[in-house]
Amino acid sequence: MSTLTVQKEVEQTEMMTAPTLLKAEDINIYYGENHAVKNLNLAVHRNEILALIGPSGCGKSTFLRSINRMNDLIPSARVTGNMMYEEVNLLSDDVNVVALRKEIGMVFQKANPFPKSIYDNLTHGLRFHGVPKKQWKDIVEESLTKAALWDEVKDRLHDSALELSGGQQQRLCIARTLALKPEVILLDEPASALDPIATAKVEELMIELKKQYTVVVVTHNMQQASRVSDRTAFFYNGELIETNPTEKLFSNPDHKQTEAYISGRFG
Ligand SMILES: Nc1ncnc2c1ncn2[C@@H]1O[C@H](COP(=O)(O)OP(=O)(O)OP(=O)(O)O)[C@@H](O)[C@H]1O
Repeated sequence: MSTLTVQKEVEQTEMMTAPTLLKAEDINIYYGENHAVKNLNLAVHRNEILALIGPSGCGKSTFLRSINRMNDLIPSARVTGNMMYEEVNLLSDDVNVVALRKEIGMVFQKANPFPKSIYDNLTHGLRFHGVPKKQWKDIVEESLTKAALWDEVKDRLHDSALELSGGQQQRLCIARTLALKPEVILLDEPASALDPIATAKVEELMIELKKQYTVVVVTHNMQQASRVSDRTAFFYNGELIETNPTEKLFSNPDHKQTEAYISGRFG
């Protein structure tokens, strides 16, 4: 954690026992006058898959991006509140944002491999973060294996990543994130551009990743949320309406709005 902040010290024992890894406290996010996320309080538990669902424009991606400060890149965006990651408020000025995005990695809706070889896609971040070159080969194999892509690409590591299929490219992007050894992986509709077979692979991968990482995934696909996630948070109109174990949220939600959404009555 010392890489994330120059001020705060983390109590290791608490870290190991606390089920809550990340806690959004009174998060408000604005784009200029548009109040996109309103008074949001949400805990993310260690080693869970938390799905964020809700109608288009309800603030899911905006919230997801605030976790690793991707909204900093949007000039009109303003975030208030605390994003507590163990003992550190990720929104504070003294957080090292580069280290933060290594620890809390993100994969986007549209696979975005660099126009380089498969190998170079993975080593790009390692070079940037100063990982010694002699470790690269092992990290490349390990990350591609974890992303369930190794067998498909091991004989073509020096081919262009752009020659991979869409589903393979998305798993490459996940591998690229894993290469940096994150704690948390943020996935923004990672399978929405994929066919059912590639989607199933990404879903299997998510469940596999949970053993080692904490995953927060935005999805429009309610079947996907119910297949992969442990808990689901339902957003509506910038507000978090409810968070519950996935099975409960889809069978017996606490709120009428959730019920209406999951039964297809709006959104
Ligand atoms: N880069 C941006 N600049 C300005 N406004 C934005 C930006 N991104 C999102 N918004 C606005 O913030 C609100 C929430 O959008 P967001 O993309 O977070 O919703 P979402 O629930 O993820 O939607 P979708 O499911 O369609 O991706 C919307 O009103 C949207 O227009």
